[in-house]
Amino acid sequence: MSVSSALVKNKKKNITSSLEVMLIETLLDVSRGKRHSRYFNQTRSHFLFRRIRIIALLLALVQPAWVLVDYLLLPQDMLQSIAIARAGAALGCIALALWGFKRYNMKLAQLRLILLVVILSAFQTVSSSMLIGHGYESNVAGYHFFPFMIMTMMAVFPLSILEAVGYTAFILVIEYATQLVRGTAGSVEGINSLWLLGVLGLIAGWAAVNQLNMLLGLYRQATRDPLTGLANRRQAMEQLSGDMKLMREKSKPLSVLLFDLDKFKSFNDTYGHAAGDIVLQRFAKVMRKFARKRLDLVCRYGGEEFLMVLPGLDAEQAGEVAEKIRLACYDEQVKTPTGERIGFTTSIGVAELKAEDTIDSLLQHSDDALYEAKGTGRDKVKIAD
Ligand SMILES: Nc1nc2c(ncn2[C@@H]2O[C@H](COP(=O)(O)OP(=O)(O)OP(=O)(O)O)[C@@H](O)[C@H]2O)c(=O)[nH]1
Repeated sequence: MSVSSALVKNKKKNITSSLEVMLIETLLDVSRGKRHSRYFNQTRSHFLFRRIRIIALLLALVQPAWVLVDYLLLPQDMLQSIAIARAGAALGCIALALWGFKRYNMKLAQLRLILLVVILSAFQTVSSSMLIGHGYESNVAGYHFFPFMIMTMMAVFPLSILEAVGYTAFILVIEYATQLVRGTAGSVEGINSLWLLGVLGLIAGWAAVNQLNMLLGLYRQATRDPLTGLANRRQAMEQLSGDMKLMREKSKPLSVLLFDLDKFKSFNDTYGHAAGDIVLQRFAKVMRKFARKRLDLVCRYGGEEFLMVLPGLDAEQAGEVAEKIRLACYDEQVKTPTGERIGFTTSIGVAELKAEDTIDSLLQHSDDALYEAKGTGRDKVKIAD
């Protein structure tokens, strides 16, 4: 094989393997919420909260109109009891829409979704048993369509695969229970309904998982630095503000580390901008290694400056983390595009949140400490007074 065809083959292999990695990563990202950062969870919970609220309000609003439709289609002796059931469902939806407590909490967002499905399923079960109790088929006036509507609703929410499967299974169980009451379980009609609901669950679930994937993609684009993959400055400021509030509420400390790579200008001048970029990426990797998963925030603050937020750590503990990162840089050597192997160092300023601090003053203190580290020879950790 010629050298050029070997190179092409190797390139194709690399592209295929990076596509495979991307695909696996995407699949893992959407399979369950455990992999998501708590900041993304906050965004998704608020998203879920708003959609649940809107759907609950819409459903509450259509109930009076639906009573009119019932009037045209249902037998007279059923109208009052079904209208009462509708009023119950509408009240449940209104209560859910008005419940604005902790909108950024993922567990509560999931509970809200469960409650919405439970309210609608309860109405479906109650109305079906009323109709059957009065000797009517539940498919009169389209009541048979109700579980299909609840299943389709899933497509509106950004859900993980696990959540979508749970949602589908729940609706199928309710449908099966209703069929047991109706006496159609196991019949051709009953199996057909379950099958159609299952297929619809697959399509709506696919749409829900796609929504999650899109939301994740947009979230990452808006909040990450493209070169290093770390949080960008805007995102960091938002998260720092949230963390400061949370730590103050819990009476726990919070510290920040501000990093600046040493002599980076001359590094760029000597080895080129591309080599500088490789160093920035490698340094981001070192920072990530020392960050506590799903707890610490690691951000590219701008240029060759980086920021790390350590909730729950005081200045002394944060200083130890900073020292570990400083030392870890000694073990790192990057290969420049021209083949040279070179190392890098960083200076670090540490500041702990004080009672009177704002974001700006906290960052100013870490910047002062960093300035001192630079002024006293670089490759140092300094803790703000
Ligand atoms: N390669 C690369 N360089 C960058 C990037 N962003 C900022 N820089 C460079 O980082 C350098 C920062 O240099 P200075 O602020 O003068 O500081 P320094 O040379 O690191 O010196 P000290 O901070 O005093 O140790 C500049 O030359 C910028 O061009 C980037 O994304 N990639």
